[in-house]
Amino acid sequence: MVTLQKVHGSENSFFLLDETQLKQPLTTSQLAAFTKQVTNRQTGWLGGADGVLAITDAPGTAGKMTVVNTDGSLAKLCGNGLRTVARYLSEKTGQSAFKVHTDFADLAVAKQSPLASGVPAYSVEISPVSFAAADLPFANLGVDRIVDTVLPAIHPSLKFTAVAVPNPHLIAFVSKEELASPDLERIGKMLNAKNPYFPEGVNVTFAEILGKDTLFARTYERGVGFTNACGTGMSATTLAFILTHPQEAAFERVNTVYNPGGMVKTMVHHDHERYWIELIGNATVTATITVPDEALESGKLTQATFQPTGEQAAYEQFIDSLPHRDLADTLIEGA
Ligand SMILES: N[C@@H](CCC[C@H](N)C(=O)O)C(=O)O
Repeated sequence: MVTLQKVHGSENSFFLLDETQLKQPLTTSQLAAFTKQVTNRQTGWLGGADGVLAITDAPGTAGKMTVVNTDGSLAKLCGNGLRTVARYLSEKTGQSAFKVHTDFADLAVAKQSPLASGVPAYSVEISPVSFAAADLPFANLGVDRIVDTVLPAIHPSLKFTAVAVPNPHLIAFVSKEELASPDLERIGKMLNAKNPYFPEGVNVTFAEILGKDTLFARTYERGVGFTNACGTGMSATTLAFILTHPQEAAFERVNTVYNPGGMVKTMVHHDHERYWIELIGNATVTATITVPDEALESGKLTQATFQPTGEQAAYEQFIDSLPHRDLADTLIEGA
């Protein structure tokens, strides 16, 4: 039998599969097929999810994280997911600070004080960061770097910043009205279908500046669609906030980023030529799932059994106490 978890960070939800339990890891196509099946919002497990986080062994680190979007595509990183992987590996290995291997870097993670009673929290490193067109990648926009730039091909007046952390993000600071307008979905769908600008797709975030060091962010994700929160998106947005609004944000200062699924803290570090972002937030396990090993390979996933953990009640109590819930409630996606 294999045991999986249903987890979330700011209600950005995933199934976490520790492949070290299997005789051999799933192939990339088996993992994509498994992900499409279990994350489906109508027919998947427990109301589906925003992706799958697969863990395998990686020498010199506590493990490797692979992120699979609901459409079966692989993501370069997932910030909310990494916090839940950090919690899983911390509980598995007994360590409270260690590194997790990803395809682009070994990332530092650490256990933090709970956000509230029953709401465990972890910090994760988001890096490497690049503004280079080739790293996002983008083309045919008439610029080789996008920082606070109007892109008429995408929107007539919004100013965008594009940054890879290392997954690609396109960010605009907007009004409350614009945050809830159809523009985010229109731009997200356009840039994640076949298009000449972001040929590999891009995560698109609209953020409202609520005050000094404080944002509300909403993301349309590459390979998924709207999610309740995107950890790398909120990290990239904080960096864009500092670069474009230096009177309201700064390096080495804690930011609060509210989102439809809750809240995270971010801090952007700038040492020498390198930016990296610290993302701190909840790592919640809502259920465990048990399934025969062979069902994962054969796709006969109806044989799974589910056991709720009871953690979600504490999380909901925590977010009910947060400010800006009226706005969040209008933007929530299925979790
Ligand atoms: N939700 C994630 C990002 C997941 C990957 C993204 N959809 C992509 O393909 O880049 C996060 O919390 O960072």
